[in-house]
Order: sequence, then C-alpha cells, then structure tokens
Amino acid sequence: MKVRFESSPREVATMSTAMLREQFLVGEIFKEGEINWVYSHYDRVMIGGAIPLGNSIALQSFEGLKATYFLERRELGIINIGGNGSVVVDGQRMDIQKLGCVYVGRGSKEVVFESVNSEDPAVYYLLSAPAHASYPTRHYSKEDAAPATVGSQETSNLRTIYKYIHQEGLQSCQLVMGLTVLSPGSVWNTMPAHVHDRRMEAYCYFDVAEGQRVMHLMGEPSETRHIWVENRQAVISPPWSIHSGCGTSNYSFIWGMAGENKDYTDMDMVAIPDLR
Ligand SMILES: O=C(O)C(=O)C[C@H](O)C(=O)CO
Ligand SMILES: [Zn+2]
Repeated sequence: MKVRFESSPREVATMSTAMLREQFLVGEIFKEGEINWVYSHYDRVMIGGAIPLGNSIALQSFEGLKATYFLERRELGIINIGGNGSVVVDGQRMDIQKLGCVYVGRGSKEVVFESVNSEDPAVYYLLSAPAHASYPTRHYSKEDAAPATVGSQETSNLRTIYKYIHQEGLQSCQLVMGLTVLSPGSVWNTMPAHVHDRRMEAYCYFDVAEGQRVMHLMGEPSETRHIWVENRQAVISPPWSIHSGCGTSNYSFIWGMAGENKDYTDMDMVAIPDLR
C-alpha cells in the first residue's frame, strides 16, 4: 500500500511535472493477478485495483490500517471495467459484468474477487472510505443507474453520466461513485469545470484506446496544471481543485468522492473565461 499525503494549493502551484505526477497520479494499481492500493490522506480515501486471473484474490487488511479486517471501519465501492467476474462478500456471490458496481458495507469480513475467464479477466476499480455505519451490500448494473446525457457534440463534450453510489442509488456513509462515458468525437469531460471544497474526488480513466491519452486538468481555477494520463490510470483531485480532462480521442472514466456531504449537485461551477 502506497501512501499519498496532502499538498496545499500553494505547494501545487510550484510543482514540476514530475512532482505533480508523484503526488496525484495513481499509475500502477492494475496489475494482472494482483490487488494494489494507494492510501490518500484526502478524506482517507483508498484507491485500488484488482485483476484476478486463474486464482481468486481476497481483500486483505494492512498494518497501517490497524484493523483486524479491511472493512472493519470502512466501506468499499467496486466497478468492473474488464471482462465478466464475480465478487463474493461473506459467502454472497454477485456476478458483475463490465461497468457493473458492487457496494460493500462496513463490517463485511471477507471480500473475494474472481474472473470468469482469465483470458479476458475482470478488472476491478476499488474505492474505499472510512464509514460510521453499515449499509447493505448490493449490486447495481449500468442499466440500474438512471443515465443522464450532458454536453453537446458542438462543444465536443457529449457524454452520459451513470450514478451508482449516491443519494438516490446505492446507499453509503460517504462514498459517492459512478462513471461517465464520452460519445465518439467528444473529448472534453467536466467542462465547464467545478470544484467542491467539501469533497475530494478521484477520476480513473479507462477505455482510452491504444496510443491515445487524456490530459487531466487540475489545480485552483486560477492556477491550473495538467497531467497526461494513460488507459487505466487514476488521478487524485484535492477538494479545492478542478478536475476535468481533454482526450486525444473519446474515453470513459470512473469518478468517486468522499467528504462532507453526498450531494452530487453540490458543485461550485467555474466559468470557462475565469480559468487560468
Ligand atoms: O462528466 C462529468 O461532468 C462528470 O462525470 C463529473 C463528475 O461526475 C464529477 O466531477 C462529480 O463531482
Ligand atoms: Zn467533481
């Protein structure tokens, strides 16, 4: 488990490209046959990836958590961005296809990740936050999430937002999670941009075609910086930072948040002419 500390807006404004990537890019969580985690001090959100092949992978705790099991004081959101798989939570098996989601409540002791076919393995993106109560473990498919189409082709940002773990969907303590799919020809996400000082956010970009990249924008609206992101890489967004991206082709991304509230609409919008 790697640890990422917080950085102040003043520090970020002075960072080199390498420093920005070291602090905010979550680059190597998806490795075949492994589960890997990054522990962020922003709202203590943990960002992980698991790719089971022939053998299943069990969720294990870490010395640094000082917990007898991983979900003793935490909740977990799982979205599959790969082939078909199953997640087994305390003996309850849930089949999870591409873009399916499982929420696992605090107090669940055993979480096991499986792939149906190791030639086309399930690729699980994981987000975990501290939890004060236990909400039911549940599965949600993409079809269960009421899609919202936003943006337009004219502004190259036509996209569909699927909300999974949120106030009107899967219930949680503080985790909010879903995904956004950009239409072919659209390349901008989250533009106009926003901040929400009450919640940190992480974006995990996927279905970025071979040879293509996404330029993720971050920083205070008046001091923006960028990080070039590859397929299946995530970026940590501090609560005071914009989080937006422009791809060299269309792509999808999982967004996930934790913090002061679970109100998806609680965003402070930034007018495009105000960006610097
Ligand atoms: O495409 C978008 O716009 C988004 O998906 C925005 C994220 O959901 C977000 O940043 C929520 O705070
Ligand atoms: Zn946001």
